[in-house]
Amino acid sequence: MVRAYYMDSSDADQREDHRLNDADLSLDELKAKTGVNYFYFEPNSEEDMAKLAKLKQENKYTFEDEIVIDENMAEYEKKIKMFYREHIHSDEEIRYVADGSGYFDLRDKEDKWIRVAVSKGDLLIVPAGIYHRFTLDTNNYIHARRYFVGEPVWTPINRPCEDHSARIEYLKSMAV
Ligand SMILES: CSCCC(=O)/C(O)=C/O
Ligand SMILES: [Fe+2]
Repeated sequence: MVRAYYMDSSDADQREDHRLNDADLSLDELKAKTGVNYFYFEPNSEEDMAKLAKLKQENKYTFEDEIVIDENMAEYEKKIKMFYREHIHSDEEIRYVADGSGYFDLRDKEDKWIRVAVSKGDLLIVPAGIYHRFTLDTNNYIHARRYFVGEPVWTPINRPCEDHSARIEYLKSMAV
């Protein structure tokens, strides 16, 4: 089950938890501060898998693929660096954790990092235009499904990109 909290500013290994304090953010707080939507679908539950299929249909997720990130991944070091570089996407980033765990870091309205610890069964919908990054945690393994509306576009657009239309629209939607 997901946990979200503010990050410390230590330079220690990105895979550590980097928790600033004991306070967890509620899902409503996470949504208000970032625009991120969260769902949980138990992978071993037929009922939950049917609910996930319904969400995919309703949201028109017509393309899906899978990614496994661990030390055996091709170009592992390069990919780990790429995912952890702060970026946006021109489309929503929709990720369902089929197995393993990791951290999605999201900038709040005040540009502070919120760390979202995801594990098996968590589904995140990260809005287009929000500055974010991803890292494995100390378990060094995640297996995620990536969903897209139409053609997949997963190219990161690195910060700074304030003039990008997705960034402008995101800031408008958050009324910053
Ligand atoms: C766990 S999915 C890999 C990370 C990714 O696709 C991305 O864009 C992170 O921001
Ligand atoms: Fe991303």
